[in-house]
Amino acid sequence: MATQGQVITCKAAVAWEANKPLVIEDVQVAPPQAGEVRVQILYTALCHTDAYTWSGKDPEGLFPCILGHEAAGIVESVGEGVTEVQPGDHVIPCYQAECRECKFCKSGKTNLCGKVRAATGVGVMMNDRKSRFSINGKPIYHFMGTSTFSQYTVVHDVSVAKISPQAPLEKVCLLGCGVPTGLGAVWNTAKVEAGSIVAVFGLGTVGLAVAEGAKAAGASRIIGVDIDSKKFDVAKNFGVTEFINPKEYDKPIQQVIVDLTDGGVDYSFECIGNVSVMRAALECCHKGWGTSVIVGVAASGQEISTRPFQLVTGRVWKGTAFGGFKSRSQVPWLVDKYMNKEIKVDEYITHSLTLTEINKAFDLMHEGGCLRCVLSMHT
Ligand SMILES: NC(=O)C1=CN([C@@H]2O[C@H](COP(=O)(O)OP(=O)(O)OC[C@H]3O[C@@H](n4cnc5c(N)ncnc54)[C@H](O)[C@@H]3O)[C@@H](O)[C@H]2O)C=CC1
Ligand SMILES: N[C@@H](CCC(=O)N[C@@H](CSC=O)C(=O)NCC(=O)O)C(=O)O
Ligand SMILES: [Zn+2]
Ligand SMILES: [Zn+2]
Repeated sequence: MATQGQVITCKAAVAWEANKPLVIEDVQVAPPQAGEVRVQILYTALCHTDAYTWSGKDPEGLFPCILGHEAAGIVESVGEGVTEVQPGDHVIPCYQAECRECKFCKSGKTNLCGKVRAATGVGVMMNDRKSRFSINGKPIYHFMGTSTFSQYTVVHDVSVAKISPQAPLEKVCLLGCGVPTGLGAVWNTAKVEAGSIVAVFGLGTVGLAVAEGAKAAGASRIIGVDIDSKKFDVAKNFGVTEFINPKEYDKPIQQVIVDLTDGGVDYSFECIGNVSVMRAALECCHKGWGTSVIVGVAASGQEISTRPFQLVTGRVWKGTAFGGFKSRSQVPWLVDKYMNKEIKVDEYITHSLTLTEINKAFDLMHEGGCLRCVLSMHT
């Protein structure tokens, strides 16, 4: 039955309140308006940023909402003026938009895009500043412009990447966030050179993707830092050459790393979201040139600090969003790289569940053995 132009009622996991279990509800999804695309989500993974917003610590967190931002699906219908995708196209929703027209997109200096960010930050669509999701007339907020914990979602046309129809959606859904973020932090933000010494703080999916990117860039040493020693076995498969558990040392971890590396690392990456670790990651960098990239997302109210002397003496502090990748242009390229076996994706998927099991999937995230859990949305 044709659904174009109709309201679709489907299943979605609704976060009614911070920290309360998600509830699978029948949600009404309105048709896409001008410049919008309605997507049937087939697979979505969970990222720690979903857990972060759900926890209530995200200053932009709004409830009730539909979380989720690492997914893949098929275009169901498009609104007026949408030319770059059509029904049937295989797509990855992109929380980092790319309009190619705004000041940010045209700058050539950043992958951030200003076109829809103001609307996505307050859980609505640009066109009428309203939500396309409702339950019996009550609006439910969007999240990150993606809301992939729903069988159908509506996104802005600047927030959707058309990908190869040959790509397995149950795998490439991961290319919507964590894996590109880690790879891009190394390739685009830090621009790690061959022979560099790299430290990665936090060996979850994002940190392991940093290690994978650093290995591909020819790093000579990749030091993995995690408080869970069980992470090292798996981390070796992603390129980590040495492992440090800060709990096993009396000295500050930055001092341990400086001592092990003749003065510090060339590049470090914080992939946890812990502001004390961000400081350690900066301070373990080599005087004169060491660069530290903040990848982790820290809670509302948290602030970073260090002695300015650390920067005066040549260390550089940077951050990255979606690894600096331009989403619509480069996600299809990442999908092709995966298809050509040039980047890993399958190796990050440790669990597969269904939408109805989403609360169990969130529980799994807190277990050391879980990297990414992929939910099948229609079984
Ligand atoms: N900037 C961006 O565009 C993006 C940022 N993120 C953020 O990146 C961070 C990492 O995400 P995931 O890899 O999915 O998380 P994760 O929770 O799977 O990995 C974090 C790792 O850090 C370790 N850890 C925790 N506390 C530690 C400490 N004090 N010292 C050393 N290790 C510690 C944990 O054992 C775990 O292995 C999160 O904050 C997430 O919100 C995620 C995607 C995109
Ligand atoms: N609302 C959050 C923002 C957290 C954040 O920094 N998000 C990252 C992506 S994290 C993905 O898993 C990002 O891309 N930031 C840039 C942006 O424009 O949001 C907060 O305020 O903490
Ligand atoms: Zn994410
Ligand atoms: Zn733009």
